[in-house]
Parts: sequence; C-alpha cells; structure tokens
Amino acid sequence: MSELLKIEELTKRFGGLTAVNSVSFSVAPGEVVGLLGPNGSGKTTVLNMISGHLPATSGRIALGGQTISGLAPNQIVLKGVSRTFQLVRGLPSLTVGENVVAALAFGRRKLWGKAAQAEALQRLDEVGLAHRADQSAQELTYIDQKRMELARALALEPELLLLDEWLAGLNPTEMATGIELIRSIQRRGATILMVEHMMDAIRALCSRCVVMNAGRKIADGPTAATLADREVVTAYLGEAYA
Ligand SMILES: Nc1ncnc2c1ncn2[C@@H]1O[C@H](COP(=O)(O)OP(=O)(O)OP(=O)(O)O)[C@@H](O)[C@H]1O
Repeated sequence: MSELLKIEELTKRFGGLTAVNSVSFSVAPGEVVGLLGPNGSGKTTVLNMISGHLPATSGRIALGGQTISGLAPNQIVLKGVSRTFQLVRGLPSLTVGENVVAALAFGRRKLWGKAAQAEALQRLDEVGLAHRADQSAQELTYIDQKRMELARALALEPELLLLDEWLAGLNPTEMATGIELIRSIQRRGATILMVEHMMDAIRALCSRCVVMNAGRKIADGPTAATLADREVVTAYLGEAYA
C-alpha cells in the first residue's frame, strides 16, 4: 500500500465557520510530513479529527485502508494513531515512569505490572528521560515534560504519530536536541504528521509539507519547493513578499 494515512475531502464546521474545508492528502509509511499554515488555518482541527478528539462534519479518514473517522479517541489509539498536544497533558501527581506505565495500560498490548515498568523505562530511554523515571512529573523542566509526553505517545505503539507543535517554546539548544530526537524516532521507522511553525525544524525533518490557509489546502509537495511556492509565501507573509 502506498499510503498509511488517507484523508479525503475532510470538512469541519463550527456553526457558521468552516475551519477545515474539503481537505485531502495522504501520508506514506515512514514519511515525516509537515502540516503548516498561518494561525487559525485549521491544522490542529485536522489533527483533532484524525485522533478522534473532534468528529468530522464530512469526509473520510483511513489508516492502512481502514476507515477510522467516526471512532472514539481510544479506539483510534488501538488502530495505531497516537499524538502529542500543544499543551502537555501529563499526570502531574504521578512519577515520570508511572505516567508512561499509565499510557501502556491503554496501549495496544495493554501492559501492566513489571512488564509495563520495564517497557516504560525503554520508552523513556528512547526520549532521553530514563534517568528521571522516579521523579515527580511536576518537577520536570519544560523540555523534559515534552519528552515525557512523547514517551507516552510512543508507549501507545503508533503506526502514525501526530505531533502538535511539539517543538514550540524550546530555546535554540533544546530545539536542536528536539529535532535530533524526532529524527531518531523516524529512524526507528515511525511515520509522523507534524503541525509546526518552526521553519528550520520543518526543513530539517520533513520530506513533504501540506500547507493550509483559511481551512483549505493550498499546497502539498516536497518541502523546499512547497515553502518557495508563491501562494504559500503570500499566505504567511502577505502579497508584498510573494
Ligand atoms: N472547538 C472549536 N469551536 C469553535 N471554533 C473552533 C474550535 N476549534 C477551532 N476553532 C476555530 O477553527 C479555526 C481553525 O483553528 P485551528 O486551531 O485548527 O487552527 P490552527 O491552524 O491549528 O491554528 P494555530 O496555528 O494558531 O494553532 C479557528 O478560526 C479557530 O478559532
């Protein structure tokens, strides 16, 4: 199969506002695709529909040829999609390790007990956080909170990982570390769809970009060519720069 994720004519209306307007695109296995666009263009709404956190008004989302639109978020996790959120959603009263153990209980293998603890350490090691496993989650620095959220998403064993501005708010050193971390996850075979505003990160990580503006898809292609596209430049910077 040439595509893992296939989105067809996806639309979301909030009352009179069409936040996502008949958007179609695909993601192939092993690809890292950037989902870009100015603020309010509908990117997070697309992610929310893929992960089941918002129902689509119309259109279809398929993973590996199976329709997943219409399913609840926990069912979509079991089909192989996990995500991070713009605002980190950990369980602050638990330790870092327990946060990942909690995710494993809901994952595709529903791990508990010692098996879950061992697996959690492995997931934390993948994101460079194993040494903080016994620390309270609320003591983590911002980047470590983001690492923990990534470990929780990886614990769900996704075929498709959705990242919603995972790199936002990091300083330049942390950004370089974060880019390398996402690259290492890709090298292990992950397929990633990432909403991102940081152009350097997009250039470093994404082979392809889908660009939205005012709810519509305006470009879809190899990163360098897409970022140079006149309509994309106009959407970001205005007519004067195009
Ligand atoms: N639950 C909601 N109810 C009503 N309107 C919403 C809801 N969620 C999003 N919107 C609106 O839909 C439009 C698209 O929002 P969305 O968050 O998807 O954009 P975005 O491209 O992710 O923006 P940003 O880059 O700022 O995160 C915006 O006009 C937003 O105000």
